[in-house]
Amino acid sequence: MLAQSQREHIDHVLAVSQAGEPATDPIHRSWVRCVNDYGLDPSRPTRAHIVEQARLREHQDQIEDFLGVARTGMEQLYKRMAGIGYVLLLTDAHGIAVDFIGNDAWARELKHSGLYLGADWSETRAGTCAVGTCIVDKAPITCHHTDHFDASHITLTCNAAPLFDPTGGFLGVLDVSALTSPSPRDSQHLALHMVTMYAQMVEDASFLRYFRDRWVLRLGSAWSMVDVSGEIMLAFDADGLIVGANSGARRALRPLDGVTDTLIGRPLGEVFREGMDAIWRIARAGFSADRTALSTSGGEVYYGAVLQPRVAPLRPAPAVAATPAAPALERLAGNDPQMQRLIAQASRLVNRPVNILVHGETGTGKEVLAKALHESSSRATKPFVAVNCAAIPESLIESELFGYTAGTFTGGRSKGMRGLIQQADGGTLFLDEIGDMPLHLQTRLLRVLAEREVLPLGAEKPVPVNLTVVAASHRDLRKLIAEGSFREDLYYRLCGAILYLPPLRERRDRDYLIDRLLAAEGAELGTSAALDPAARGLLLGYDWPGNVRQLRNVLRFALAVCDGEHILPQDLPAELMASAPQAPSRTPAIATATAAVTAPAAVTTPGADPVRGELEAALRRHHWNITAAAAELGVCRATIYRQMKRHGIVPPHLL
Ligand SMILES: Nc1ncnc2c1ncn2[C@@H]1O[C@H](COP(=O)(O)OP(=O)(O)OP(=O)(O)O)[C@@H](O)[C@H]1O
Repeated sequence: MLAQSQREHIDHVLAVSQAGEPATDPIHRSWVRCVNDYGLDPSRPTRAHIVEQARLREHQDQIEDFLGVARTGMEQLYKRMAGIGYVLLLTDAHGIAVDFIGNDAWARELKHSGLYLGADWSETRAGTCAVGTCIVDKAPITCHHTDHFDASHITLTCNAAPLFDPTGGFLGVLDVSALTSPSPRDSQHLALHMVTMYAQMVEDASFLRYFRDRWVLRLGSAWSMVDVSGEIMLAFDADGLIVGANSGARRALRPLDGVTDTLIGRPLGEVFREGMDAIWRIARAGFSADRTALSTSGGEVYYGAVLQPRVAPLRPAPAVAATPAAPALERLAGNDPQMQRLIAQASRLVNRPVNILVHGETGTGKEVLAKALHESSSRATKPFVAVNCAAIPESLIESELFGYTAGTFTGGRSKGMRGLIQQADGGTLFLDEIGDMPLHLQTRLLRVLAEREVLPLGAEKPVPVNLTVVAASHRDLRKLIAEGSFREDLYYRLCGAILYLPPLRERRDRDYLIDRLLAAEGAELGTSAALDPAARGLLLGYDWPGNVRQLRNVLRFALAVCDGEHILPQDLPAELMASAPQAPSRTPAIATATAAVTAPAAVTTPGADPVRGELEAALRRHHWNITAAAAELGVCRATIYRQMKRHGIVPPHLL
């Protein structure tokens, strides 16, 4: 027996769908489809259809890799929505609910209404509904009360957002629904926003996992937010070709040229005016350390951060077993007493079953040292897995590190995933920024170190692992222990040995490092240039707050702006020269060099020259985006570069 409200709804649906006018509203368009294309009859309400267990399993199997990732996001979303009466559905591309989180207390009502595992919410079967219509339109949608086609659903409110796989294929729908809700449609505004946001998060988590062995450029319009929410993500290979683009990237960066609508396979450097060099510079500068802005041909400006491939490529096995004079370690330094001591210590630790803690200021080469330890060891052919604890979102770090087992998610459907700890089995796990690891995970990590076994999420039995852990921090872990944010017992487990990397300003092998890095950068840029003695003097006399990383950036910049044969003092950042007169003459060589470089053009006093002032102001206004500054000043980019060089102006990210 139909209620009055249902009868009125049926009349309204019939009137709209038979009006013969083209419907613009997505809900009305769907009503027309239901009647005309699928032959559904609104006057015959149909109960929700739940598919059989065996069929449900088939649907789950199709996307089982995705279910685990999605589940993590669903659980977080549920925590936020459960209190206000919502349940969550994850459907596949056919509209079958392959995962579900709801309140067991209402299980009967939920099942009856189709808000349940196995429900079929395809438009062809259920009529207009959030899931089914979202599948057709591939866009977020609210289907509130009488928006539903079928009169048996008009008490429900549902909000759905589409999910795409890492290569852009349509995967399914994330949906939040409630059995009852206030009548104004506006009441669903926040729910729609939440489900859209979490769909994006789930997609992005799946993207990062899928492309874990690739470089990933994350872009956002706010520099300070890029680390936590890169709206746009592009995965690329070592040749700079795009291999993956998330939904944000597909929306924002297309069409590129009107010829092709796909980003995949295109050189990443072509997408941004600044080219590939700028992106490698961001990658080298480390996570969010670089403020280089990237601009598209459409004039959009973004800030970027580059995630490195998580698993370093395997190196060929060394021809001879590691010896105390391990070459990879030896190459780290020249004739510096502190570094020589460190290398001797490190060589003794190679192949010893101790965990190592590396301390050093940012950019001193902590990861480089960890890799060298690995490559010098008998584990060199096994994986070296680097994890930046500060870079992985807290919500993902547990499953990323520890993995999860088959059956953890959705009634045992997932195949499970080996976490990074297991992936490092037999090799080295490098835990960078260990001071940023959440406390509860420190406890779990302690168990791994103490028992040499890992317990994946959902597992009953731990899995044995054999690995060496090298942890690093530029923060004072003892201070963190005193503040209560770092476990003392974990600290002692990690520091089987502590290696202190000296800051570059204290190293006496700067000469050696300059030559090595110049050769390496030159090889990468396909160029070579000799370092003028005066320029070398400036490099030797500088304080290097950014350590080896900064030195590397400065050399790269110099190689790019020099005449191709010689690097002269004026090819170096102004700051190096500005510091020269005050720099104490550490060695006679530096004093000579300093005296030799009163290069007038390059040592101009900031502000004294109106051209320099105008140029610098324009660059600052455009956050050091050369293209934008060139456009404002009405000159070409090459002119800007020439003027910067002439006036010794260097972007802050290269300092
Ligand atoms: N001994 C070295 N030889 C050549 N390059 C080095 C050396 N040490 C550091 N580098 C370079 O300096 C940069 C920073 O190195 P690395 O990332 O290891 O430093 P870090 O101290 O771990 O940095 P962070 O504090 O950001 O974690 C990299 O580009 C690396 O290649």
